[in-house]
Amino acid sequence: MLEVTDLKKQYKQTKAVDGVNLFIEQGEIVGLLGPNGAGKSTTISMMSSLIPPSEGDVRFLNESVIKQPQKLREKLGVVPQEIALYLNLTARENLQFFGKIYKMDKKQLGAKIDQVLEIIGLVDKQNDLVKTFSGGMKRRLNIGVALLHDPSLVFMDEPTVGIDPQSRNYILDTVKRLNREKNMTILYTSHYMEEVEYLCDRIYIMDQGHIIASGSKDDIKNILSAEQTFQIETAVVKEEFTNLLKEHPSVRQLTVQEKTVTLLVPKEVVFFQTIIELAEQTNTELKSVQVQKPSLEDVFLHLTGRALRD
Ligand SMILES: Nc1ncnc2c1ncn2[C@@H]1O[C@H](COP(=O)(O)OP(=O)(O)OP(=O)(O)O)[C@@H](O)[C@H]1O
Repeated sequence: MLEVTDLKKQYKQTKAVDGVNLFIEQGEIVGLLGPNGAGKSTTISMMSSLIPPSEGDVRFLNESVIKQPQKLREKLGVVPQEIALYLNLTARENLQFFGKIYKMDKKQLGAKIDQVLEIIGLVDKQNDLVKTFSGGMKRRLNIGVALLHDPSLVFMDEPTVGIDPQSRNYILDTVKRLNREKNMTILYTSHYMEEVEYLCDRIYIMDQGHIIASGSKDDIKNILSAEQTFQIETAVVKEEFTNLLKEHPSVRQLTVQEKTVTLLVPKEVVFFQTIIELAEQTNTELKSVQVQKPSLEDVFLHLTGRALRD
């Protein structure tokens, strides 16, 4: 449906996007995961033909979006990261306003707004001023605006940033529903790996302008299939303890977060006993030691040496 080849964007010294290749098939939910500043929004802006790339191409249904953006624009809905709503209008008035901008037929628009309000769960609040809305309600309305013209492809740029867990779950379920019931194709960007894990069929992981891994969730986690992750919770993390662990030839990676030490160790190594011995040697009080299945966060750490939310 959509294919991106060798896409680049340079802002003076900053290579915001540096050779991105990706594709989206009809009916998929594709995740674009990466920390702040990875280049996700810039990629989406170029894919939506909002900004021109420095190099590369975006093809929608086999036509270049850069030369011929019209076909894509008719079929595409974009949920921007920044909330773009009029606070002094009601929810319904906002949808009416954007419907007019899209030049939608007046009669059709009323029925479409009813449908959209249903999808985003704001029927009861449609006549309230947006300035009285919670962050989550504004985000839902922001999504509603992108759905007005019945797009078959939707780009959502971090649609759950800064909202309460209940609204977040509502949005995640709405995304699933749109995909399942309307066969909507969705590109979903996030820096929350658990969202992408929950929603997406295929995932691209982006960092510093590059795609550093891609594939199904299992494909990506298999990058780490040769390793196991230990999570060691201590009363106090002692430097002597972490130093001995770091020096151990089996330890591939070590991170410390508050009282928890996380280690990557080859799968074949029996490491429990070593952890206990090194803790005893350094008088470190262990609260628990757990072996974990790898998460996307672990893959990111493995590929970049940094946590996703640095
Ligand atoms: N208009 C611009 N002018 C100069 N630099 C820019 C511009 N837009 C983005 N950048 C830079 O390009 C890089 C990628 O930014 P981008 O917003 O695409 O990342 P992101 O992954 O979407 O992160 P976030 O989640 O914080 O939006 C960053 O270093 C950013 O500062």
